[in-house]
Amino acid sequence: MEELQSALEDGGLTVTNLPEKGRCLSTTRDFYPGEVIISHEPYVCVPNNSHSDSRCDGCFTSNNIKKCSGCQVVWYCGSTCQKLDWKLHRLECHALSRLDKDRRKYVTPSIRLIVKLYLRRKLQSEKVIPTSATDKYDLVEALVAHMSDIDEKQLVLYAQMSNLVNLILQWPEINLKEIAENFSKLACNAHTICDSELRPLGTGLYPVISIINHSCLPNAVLVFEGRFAVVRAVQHIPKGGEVLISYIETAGSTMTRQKALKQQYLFTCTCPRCIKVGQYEDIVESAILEGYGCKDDDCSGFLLRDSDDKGFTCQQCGLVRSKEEIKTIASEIKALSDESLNSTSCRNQQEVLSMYKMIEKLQRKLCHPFSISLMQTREKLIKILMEREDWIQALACCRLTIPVYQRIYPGFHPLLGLQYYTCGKLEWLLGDTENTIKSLTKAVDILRITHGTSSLFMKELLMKLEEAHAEASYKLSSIDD
Ligand SMILES: C[S@@+](CC[C@H](N)C(=O)[O-])C[C@H]1O[C@@H](n2cnc3c(N)ncnc32)[C@H](O)[C@@H]1O
Repeated sequence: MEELQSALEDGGLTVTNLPEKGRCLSTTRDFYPGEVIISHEPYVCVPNNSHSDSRCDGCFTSNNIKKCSGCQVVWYCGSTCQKLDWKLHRLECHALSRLDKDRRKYVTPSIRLIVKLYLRRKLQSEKVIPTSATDKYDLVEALVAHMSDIDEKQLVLYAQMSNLVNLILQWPEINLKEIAENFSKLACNAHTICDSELRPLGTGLYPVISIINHSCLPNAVLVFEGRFAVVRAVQHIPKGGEVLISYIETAGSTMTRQKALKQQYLFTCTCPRCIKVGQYEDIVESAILEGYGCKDDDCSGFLLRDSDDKGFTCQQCGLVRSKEEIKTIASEIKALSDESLNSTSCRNQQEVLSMYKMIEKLQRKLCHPFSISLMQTREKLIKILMEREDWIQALACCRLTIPVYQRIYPGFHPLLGLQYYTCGKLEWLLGDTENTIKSLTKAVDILRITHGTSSLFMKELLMKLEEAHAEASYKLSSIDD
């Protein structure tokens, strides 16, 4: 702990303890929006490989990858990534190769993460790979596991997974209970590694970054440059303040967020948003985000349940919607959503598009214009429309999501920045230079804070904005001529 404290000291950070939260990462100086608070390589990480999607174990690319000829489980994009990983993979490869082919199918990313954790500990203890104050197994030991709060079903699952780890490693002295505990530690401490556009690529354990607690109104954001984790301030964090990131999707009512946090991280959040639970302001917010809209298309009121429980009344115009009407539309949406989930792989794109358009139409009828489910359907529509190169409809849909994003992701939130970026790209494709500049400028204003400016992704965004400015000047000079 002392070693860690002195390693953090120079970076203006310290670890403190709070009875209700456990360890906290706090600042010993001011941090300002966009400033890097802390960055780390993972102690261990794995790509989220599946039958349909495989990535290189080193850099997580899916381009030109080949399966390791030894274990036939792990993929690499070339000799550079393979060599960098070799000291550890040599042991993993040997262990995986002993498994029969049928069992190798059960080697999920979580199983590999635990196997790699033990192999890394072994290599560090044998001094085959170096150890530093911020990169040692002691930090993994210090992570919370919440074993006493886990339900029986989950414990059985962890026990089964531990048996498989045992079968892979075949270490006589291994402790099955400790493996199960490590699975539990992964569940509440590991981070999903995403690309710059926040698409999930893999999972990593970053024991120092895992000291950072959660808030639904965070002052910092965690992004990844490849597998390198970077935490940046998104608000001014004064000296002595606690660094807080969000563990979950913050779009959602307090009840939804609390449920997600309790389920995976086993705590009840008391952040400034969560303490409002049950207050009128919070009830209104949840009615808007997850409730119903007014029957009158021209009214943007939100609905609250009547005291006699027969229907819902618009709080703006007083119109009542019956429970039956709501139930009928909601079940139509559910039937269509189930169908779309079950059939995306066997239906053609046109059919899937029509299905999502129907869902969107019904949700417009049922939900508040700021509804999260309506926004999520529009997200799916944008993706399909972009795949079909229908830029006009994709842009129309994207513009409809912007006010919702602004509301649910206030301040410097990467998702709002990325949505402006999508809008800007579509406007550029449609030759609308003026709006491209407006959207890309908004994207840059947010993303330079959350992502910094040095990544390839940001360089490309800045270049696009420059290109749009050049195009606008050219157009202007042509008019002058
Ligand atoms: C990734 S760890 C964070 C570091 C942790 N406090 C520790 O002592 O190691 C996640 C765990 O921290 C605790 N935690 C995180 N944020 C919290 C919060 N806002 N309120 C209470 N507990 C929190 C919960 O026990 C959660 O499962």
